Amino acid sequence: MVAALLIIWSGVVIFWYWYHRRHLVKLGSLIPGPVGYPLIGNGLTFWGKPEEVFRRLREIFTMYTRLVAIWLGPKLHIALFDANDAEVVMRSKAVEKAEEYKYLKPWLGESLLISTGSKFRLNKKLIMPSFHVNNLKRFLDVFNDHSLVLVESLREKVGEAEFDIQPHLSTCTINVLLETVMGINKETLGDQAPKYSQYVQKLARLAHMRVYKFWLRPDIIFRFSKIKKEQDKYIKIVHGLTEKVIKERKKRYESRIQDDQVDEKWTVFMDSLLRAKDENGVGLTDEDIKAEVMTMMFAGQDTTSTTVGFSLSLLGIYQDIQDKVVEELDKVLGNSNKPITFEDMQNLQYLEQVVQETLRLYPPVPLVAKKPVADIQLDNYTIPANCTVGIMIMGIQRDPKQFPNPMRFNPDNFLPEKIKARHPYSFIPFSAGTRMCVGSKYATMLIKVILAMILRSYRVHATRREREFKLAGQMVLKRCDGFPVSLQLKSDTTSTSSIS
Ligand code: HEM
Repeated sequence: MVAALLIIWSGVVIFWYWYHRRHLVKLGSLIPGPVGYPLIGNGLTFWGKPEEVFRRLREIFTMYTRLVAIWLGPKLHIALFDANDAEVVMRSKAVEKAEEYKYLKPWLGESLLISTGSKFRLNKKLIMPSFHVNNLKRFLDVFNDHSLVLVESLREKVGEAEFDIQPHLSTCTINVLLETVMGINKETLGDQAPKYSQYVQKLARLAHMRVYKFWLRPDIIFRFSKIKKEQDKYIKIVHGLTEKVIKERKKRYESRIQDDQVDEKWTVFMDSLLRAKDENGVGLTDEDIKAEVMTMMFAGQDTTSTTVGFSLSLLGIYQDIQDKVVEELDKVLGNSNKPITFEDMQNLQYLEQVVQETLRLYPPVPLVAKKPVADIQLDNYTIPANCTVGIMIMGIQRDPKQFPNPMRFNPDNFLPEKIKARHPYSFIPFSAGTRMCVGSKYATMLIKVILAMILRSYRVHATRREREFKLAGQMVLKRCDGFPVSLQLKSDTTSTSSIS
């Protein structure tokens, strides 16, 4: 009797499962993609080290130029490589953030990056003013100061063989973020700063692992895994530190309100968040502020430092392009060591093109993931509701239809007339639409200041060509081989060139 009931119950569950998925399976099977195995689908593709997974995925992606369906166990993922299709999906009202973002929740809470619906809309409205350009201008002093420290720290490397510049860049960006987001400087945090940065990177790696080790996706399995234990350990440290800073900052903020001393100049992101109120006087809770602060620390760190790393590697290879950057720097900044002003930034147009071209070829966020809540019609295909759609930023930005000779590093791709002639979704390193990166201006300014400060002092060389870059796509696109460069003092290069 029990056996019969079990069989019937199993039959009902299987029927229910098949019935609810039949639409998704049918539409998914009409989209081209590699053949998978029963139960695991194309899961084996995701087996191994991140750089191997990335290489395998890139091999698959080169075979399907417009879109490809990949099954990770029972879950359908559709990768899009076409700017038109990306626009249709990203502008659709029937699209939410993909479910995979929820794996970041224990760490980042209900922050902008993860939340949806009214929570997202309210928080975005309260947070956006902090990223206004007038606010960002005030951060230029911090950008300059930390870039100068970076330039000094690199002095000992001058004349040496190639070294990995990434740790130096990471220290610089984490210190800038700690100061501009939380208002704490290196002295306050002591040796905790590099550790904080390491914990953030570890948490990002663990969350990413849970995405592609698909068997860890169900909470019931994840709860007992080693990854969960490790995650809890780092979350405790990062949350603890952030909570402590919020408490102190809030106390200071409230006492300044009492003394009527809250002036605009004093603002770091955390202060803007403490101050933010909607028209009914409702502000962000401490939990909201913690979530947003941790998100900025995560979203801003590796993205900016790897962009600087890729730019330096490329300029190290293409000396003629470096010459043009240096020429512009000399013209705009002269021979002085003065800090870079907002006006200077506006005049460093070629440097901006170099940054954009770097972001095109090596976008730090190589894809963003969406979940359609209803079917979305592309011209020949239908994207079924409830799958995960990957907008493949890196693939889209290397599309030869949009960028002739797409693998060539060519900052002239960003001359105004070239930009005008292209599809608006052909260059989307900061995503697009309502979920576009709030930190794009901040990031561009910071990257430009760091690059300008380095290139004002040093000539950069790099021997490893692009085909030798060992790319790995975790949460952020990385080079497993680091960013090896060698440096020569600019004064030495001037005398060398005048001798020759
Ligand atoms: C080169 C540097 C950066 C790049 C390429 C970049 C790229 C992106 C991308 C592609 C997204 C969309 C993510 C998604 O939908 O999954 C995003 C979102 C976000 N980024 Fe950035 N980012 C950068 C720097 C920063 C910085 C410096 C900050 C803050 C200080 C920041 C804060 C955020 C936040 C809060 C979101 C969520 C926005 C929302 O959903 O409304 N980012 N970023």
